[in-house]
This record gives sequence, structure tokens and C-alpha cells, in this order.
Amino acid sequence: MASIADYYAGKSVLITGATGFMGKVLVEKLLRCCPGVSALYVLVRPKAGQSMQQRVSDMMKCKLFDRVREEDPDFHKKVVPISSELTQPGLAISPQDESKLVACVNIVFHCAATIRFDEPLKHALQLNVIATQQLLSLAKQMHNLEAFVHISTAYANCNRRHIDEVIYPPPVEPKKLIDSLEWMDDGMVRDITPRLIGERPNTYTYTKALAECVVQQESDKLNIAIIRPSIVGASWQEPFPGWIDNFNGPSGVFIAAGKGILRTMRANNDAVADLIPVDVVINLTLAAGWYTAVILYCLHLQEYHVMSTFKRNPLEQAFRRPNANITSNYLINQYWILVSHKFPALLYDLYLRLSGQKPHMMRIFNRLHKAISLLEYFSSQDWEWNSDNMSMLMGHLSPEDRKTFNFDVRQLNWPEYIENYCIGTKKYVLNEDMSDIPAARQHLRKLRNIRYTFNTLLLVFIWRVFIARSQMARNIWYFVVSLCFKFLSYFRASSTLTN
Ligand SMILES: CCCCCCCCCCCCCCCCCCCC(=O)SCCNC(=O)CCNC(=O)[C@H](O)C(C)(C)COP(=O)(O)OP(=O)(O)OC[C@H]1O[C@@H](n2cnc3c(N)ncnc32)[C@H](O)[C@@H]1OP(=O)(O)O
Ligand SMILES: NC(=O)C1=CN([C@@H]2O[C@H](COP(=O)(O)OP(=O)(O)OC[C@H]3O[C@@H](n4cnc5c(N)ncnc54)[C@H](OP(=O)(O)O)[C@@H]3O)[C@@H](O)[C@H]2O)C=CC1
Repeated sequence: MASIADYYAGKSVLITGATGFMGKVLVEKLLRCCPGVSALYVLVRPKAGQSMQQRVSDMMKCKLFDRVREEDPDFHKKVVPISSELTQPGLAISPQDESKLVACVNIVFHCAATIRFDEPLKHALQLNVIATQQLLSLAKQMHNLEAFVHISTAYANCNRRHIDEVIYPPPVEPKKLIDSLEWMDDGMVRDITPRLIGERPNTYTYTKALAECVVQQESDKLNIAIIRPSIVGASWQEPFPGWIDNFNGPSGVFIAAGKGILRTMRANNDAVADLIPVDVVINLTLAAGWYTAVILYCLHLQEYHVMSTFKRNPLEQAFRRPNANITSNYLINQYWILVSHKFPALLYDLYLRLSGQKPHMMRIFNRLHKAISLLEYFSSQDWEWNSDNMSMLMGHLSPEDRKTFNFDVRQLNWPEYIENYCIGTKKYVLNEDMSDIPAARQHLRKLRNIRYTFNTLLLVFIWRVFIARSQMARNIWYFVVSLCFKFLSYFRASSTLTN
């Protein structure tokens, strides 16, 4: 059997979502480890005033591509941007581009999606389901297509506790839903969304389940693989440890905790953190097949390693010292939100107001609470995924491919991975310089002193108020003071005697 790199040699690959987190890693890995690949056609839309060519060229300048740039300075020549807006009819691909794709593409990787948890249903359906349908129609016209790899999510069926490597019946026939939503206005769709998504927590997991069903409906005419990654995090090894470029999933939680903003979070301490490094997912994707991951590394341990890393490698200008705690108790969490989030935010905003600046801390906390509450569903429970297909696939790889396209997470050292992940958020998401760590540590010491001073003043104030109002408190106070005084006199007397 040909090795994976040999298989891709001479092939033309079509990628959607290439500018996204996982798409970028896929493009990089293909260019670096499959140097014989003929062309990567990437479907990209213009965005934020930038043309698609400009976006792709900027993407390839980023640090992620440093290694491949060193190995092959001309690597960018293989990447061919194709203008496409996936929410438009025919994916808004020009007839010329369409003919080119139909004539030469051999493998399609469909990564594009909206991964927002609060996406209105109509838009999530448009991008995650209808665009998938349209891409499949295009794929069916391709003369030399060998594989269509669809990236789904392990949580597409999160309404079930045990998830097998099968496509479950959809919550509703996708075509019927598409037809119904077409005539409804946004308000109507918003009203019926909770009824439609049922036990699923958001429109994202719901539409990803529908997309799987759409892919399955075409599976008799195409060679199809569906990959279901769990929570995708920073890279483990490739192209270097800790690469990450977004706030999604755990990354935002880690950053908020490192900045000392997030102090409490409702989650099940013993729940398994189904985190999987992005390079592992991409290796598995390239090795093609089904995938689900179950990694026994609980949230409680993650909390410990995140906090310890950020204490040793602090983020710049932290709001407070990193000290976040996970609790499964609703009331305890609410208490800490009040005391450790809202109260300090209120005080800080008051300080900003008094010093003539615009208050913003409460706004930051409100956004944080919204983001955290959207993650709560996933951080409070456990799932069990069958991963027989992954084991089967591993058994088919040659020893060389097992190294180059490694997806054996049993070799992963979790504390080291989390440390690199946190440092990655500092370096690549927040663009902070590692040489500023001494200043950041100094800042944490300053925050600690402020906290001690504040706590002491608060204690004295409470005590004063208490003493002024209660005879009993006064008696206790006099008793404690006189006891201290007696001890002092005793020690002074005994030290005079020994001298
Ligand atoms: C307590 C100590 C640590 C202990 C460790 C415990 C770890 C527990 C981790 C548990 C996490 C569980 C995660 C489960 C996820 C499972 C999901 C399944 C996986 C998937 O299939 S897909 C990937 C998941 N998708 C997401 O994560 C997307 C979630 N995000 C959203 O839906 C929206 O961004 C959100 C949160 C609704 C916010 O929307 P909005 O207010 O409109 O803001 P924007 O998205 O436009 O962003 C504006 C601005 O803010 C930045 N941003 C976004 N999110 C965060 C964040 N969490 N923290 C900080 N900043 C954030 C964003 O980059 C934008 O910045 P700009 O500079 O571009 O303006
Ligand atoms: N990240 C995770 O934890 C997980 C992700 N997944 C799945 O992996 C895939 C990739 O996710 P990820 O890389 O994290 O997502 P990102 O949000 O980082 O990337 C999404 C990609 O889709 C593109 N896209 C979105 N809307 C359109 C549109 N209308 N037209 C053209 N392109 C569009 C984006 O392009 P643009 O740059 O123009 O916005 C971007 O390239 C998704 O299918 C997701 O469901 C599954 C499990 C976990």
C-alpha cells in the first residue's frame, strides 16, 4: 500500500474553511508532509475589506507556516484561492472556477462551518447544512473525485450519552426544515428554535447533526468519510507545540483565568475533558477515516495545570492573580460570581469613573458570563464515544506513517501539553512577548499587595462597625486584646529571667 504522502502526490485537493483554525493546520501539514501534492484549491470569501487573495497571502505569512517556508520557500505557489461565499447559491463560484474544480479535484476536505453557539438557526442551517448540500452536488460532478472528507463534531449527537460510529436518524428531515424555514421571518424562527433543537444545547450541534445526515444521503454515490473531533485545542507537536489562534472552547477559559478575570466556573470537576490537539485531528483527517476521542484527563487536573502555568508564566496586565476554581454547585458558583467577579468589576469601574476614564470591566464580565454559560453544557457532563474505526485505521498505517501522521494520543503528556497550550495562548493569541514575563510577575506581586492591603482594610472596617454595634463583640475584642497583652508580658518577664 502507498504511504500517505505518496497517496497525495500528484493530487489536487479542495479545502473549504482553509482560513479557519483547523483549515490552516490542514493546509500547512499537507504542504509540509506531502510535498508531492499538486495543488490546494481553497474556497475563500473576501472579508473585512480584504480580497480573498490578500487573505490567503496574509494567512501564509503567519508563524504557523514558518517551518514549511523554511523547507520550501515556494510552497505558496501550490495554494490556489478560489472566490466563494458558501451561503450563496452555487457557493458563488464563477463558472470558470467551477469547470476547473470539476476537471481536476481528487479529494475534498469540507471544514467550513459556523461554530458559534449563539448563531441564529437560519444562518447556521444555511452554512452548516445547505452549503454542505451544495458542495456535495459540486463534488458529484467532479470527474476524478476519490474522497470527500466532511468535518463534523463529536457533539453532533450530544443528546445521547453513548455515541457510536454511526449516523443517527436526524432530529428532522433536513429538506423539510429547509423548506419550512424559507418562508418564516427571523422572529418566527427564533421563537420555534428551542422546540426544534430539543435536547441539544445550541443551533451549532443541531445543524451539524443535520449536515451528517445530508452527507449520508449522498454516500452511495461518493467515497465519504466523516471526522468527529471533540474539543479541538492547541497543537501538541506540529508544526510546533502550543499553536493556537482563537478564543474558542477552552482557550477563552484559559485566557480569562490567566488574566485573573475568571475566578469561578460551574463544571463537573470529575468530568473528562475531551480535549484533542489540532495536529492530531489533522493527522487523522489526512489519514482519512472516522474519529472520536476519549481522553481520561479530568477538568479538575486541567484547572490545576492551567493555574500553575499562568502563575509561572503570567499574562500581561492581569486584572487579578490567576486563581480560578471549578465548582459543580450552582449556589456556590453564584456566590463567587458576586464576590469575585461582579464586586471587583464594580469597584474597578468606580475607580475608572472617578479617574475620568470610561468604565468597561462590567461589560467584559457580562460577555465572559455569556461565553461561560454557553460552554457549561459541555463542561458539566460526560460522553462515551466508540473509537473502533480510529484503532482500525491506526492498524493499517506503516511505522513511518504512524510517526508522520501521528494520532495516537496515548503518547501525549497532558501536563506538558496544557503548559504549552497556555503559553501558546499568550504568544499566539494575545501576541505577548515572553521577555516581558519578569514585568508580568512584578505586576502579579503588586496585585497581591493590593489584595492584602484591601483585605486588611476591609477587616478593620467590618470589625469597627461590628464593635460599635455589639456589646458582645466589644467584650470579645477586649478579651482577645488583654490575652495578647498578658502573653506579651509573660514572654517579656520570662526572657528577662533567663537573661
Ligand atoms: C477555570 C480554570 C480553567 C479550568 C479548565 C477548564 C476548562 C474547561 C473547558 C471546558 C470548555 C468546554 C468547551 C466545550 C466546547 C465544545 C464544543 C464542541 C466543539 C465544537 O464542535 S466547535 C468549537 C466550539 N465553538 C466555540 O467554542 C465557539 C463559542 N463562541 C461563541 O459562540 C461566541 O464567540 C460567543 C461566546 C457567543 C461570544 O459571542 P460575541 O459576544 O458575539 O463575541 P464574538 O464571538 O463576536 O467575539 C468578540 C471578540 O471577543 C473575543 N472572544 C470570543 N470568545 C471569547 C472568550 N471566550 N473569551 C475572551 N474573548 C473572546 C473574540 O475573539 C472577538 O475578539 P475581536 O478582537 O475579534 O473582536
Ligand atoms: N474548533 C473546534 O473545537 C471544533 C471544530 N469542529 C469542526 O471543525 C471545522 C472547522 O472548525 P474551526 O476551524 O475551529 O472553525 P473556524 O471558525 O476557525 O473556521 C471556520 C471556517 O469556515 C469559513 N467560513 C465560514 N463562513 C463562511 C462562508 N459563508 N463562506 C465561506 N467560508 C466560510 C471561515 O472563513 P472566514 O475566515 O472567511 O470566516 C473559516 O475559514 C468545523 O466544521 C467545525 O464544526 C469540530 C469539533 C471541534
